[in-house]
Amino acid sequence: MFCASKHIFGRLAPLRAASASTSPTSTSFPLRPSFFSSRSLTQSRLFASVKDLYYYNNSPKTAPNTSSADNTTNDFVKIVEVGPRDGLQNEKTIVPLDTKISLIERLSTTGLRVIEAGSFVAPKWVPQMADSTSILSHLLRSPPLAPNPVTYPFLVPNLKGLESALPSTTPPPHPGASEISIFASASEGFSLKNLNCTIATSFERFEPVVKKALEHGIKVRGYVSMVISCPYSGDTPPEKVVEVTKKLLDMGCYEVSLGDTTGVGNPYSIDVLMKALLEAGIPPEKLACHFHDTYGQAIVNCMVGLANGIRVFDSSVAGLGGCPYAKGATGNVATEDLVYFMHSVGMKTGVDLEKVSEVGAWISEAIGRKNNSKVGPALLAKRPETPASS
Ligand SMILES: CC(C)(COP(=O)([O-])OP(=O)([O-])OC[C@H]1O[C@@H](n2cnc3c(N)ncnc32)[C@H](O)[C@@H]1OP(=O)([O-])[O-])[C@@H](O)C(=O)NCCC(=O)NCCSC(=O)C[C@@](C)(O)CC(=O)[O-]
Repeated sequence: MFCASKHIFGRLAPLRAASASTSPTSTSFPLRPSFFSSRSLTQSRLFASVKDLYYYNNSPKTAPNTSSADNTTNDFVKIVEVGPRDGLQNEKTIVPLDTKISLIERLSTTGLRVIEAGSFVAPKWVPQMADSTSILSHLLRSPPLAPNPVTYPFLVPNLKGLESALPSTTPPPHPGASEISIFASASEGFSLKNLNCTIATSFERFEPVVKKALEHGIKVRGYVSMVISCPYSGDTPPEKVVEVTKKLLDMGCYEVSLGDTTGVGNPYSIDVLMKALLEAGIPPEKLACHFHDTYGQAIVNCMVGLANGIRVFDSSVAGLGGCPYAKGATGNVATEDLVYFMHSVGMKTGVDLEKVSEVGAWISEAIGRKNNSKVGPALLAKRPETPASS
């Protein structure tokens, strides 16, 4: 397994130089032809880490990969399923509330521990998320059946959004969300498009949100968008990502998810970013990877995150999604592909790959979308056909 990947990466070195001018990423974040030659130390460190993990995780001492896997060990990867929020927010046709709830309920049976369920943002900007209050009250009234405890976070941009997450006595009454996420940007251009304000103003708005949420016992996760490059502001300096990430952590976020919103990251740029964050003293336990798969690089970028000690990865079932404010950006790495990859390098996720593949097939059909997972359809196609019932 490891030898195979080393072989593939070895072959990439000459190819990268040749493809730099034609790669879709080259316009916004040029590939460095010298990466695999002059930075061979980084390359071998990366392989050493993945190889160590693989052999460590496959040694006889490790537990079988079941949904009850211990999520505190170094070989456990927590997957944050963002399909019902990031996956659906950009759908032009409003997805019926019943379909959204059914998606969350089906995902809950797969062993996932975190399922982002919606966002309390302005409906005039993101109409698809307008029914998030109904989703929250439904989840609290009728918790989905799940083999393990599941958290259902909601995105919140301001105090008005937080009101919807707090306990409510007015219809629909509910005892409040247990977790929210605030979302900042590392690029001014995207902050203005997405939040209609500068990065500095967004932090002024987040401050009271986090304070109030924590007072109510609601955990807060942070996002940083455009961590590699931005269609409005160009390449993002890693120092800016470090600065924004630190602010979110200092404010009280328990974890910060790094969004390669347009999927332009490559193993080089992601590795440089990871090193900048770690060298700035941010522990890997405080970080998560949120990689979009626009150019098909999300899995290899997740491998770079893994090798840098990250153990939390966001993904979207069937690779659903895209951001309404990032033109051309497609969905997150597909959950099915991420689970398959993680299991193949000996990591544990607690997620039942077959079940999550079924959910991917179901939601793609339900909303009339191509299933963007490679693994899901391949796995389901191998199943023996069930005889037609008489
Ligand atoms: C941030 C705002 C609200 C500012 O929006 P604004 O227009 O500047 O705010 P405003 O305070 O002037 O309010 C305008 C209207 O929105 C209402 N409003 C205001 N706030 C809320 C709220 N919370 N909930 C419901 N309604 C709200 C408010 O009441 C008012 O209503 P009106 O008087 O016109 O009828 C707006 O720009 C917005 O909602 N933007 C949507 C951002 C969004 O959802 N983006 C997608 C998610 S981020 C993402 O996908 C990236 C991520 C996280 O996945 C990571 C990655 O991949 O990089």
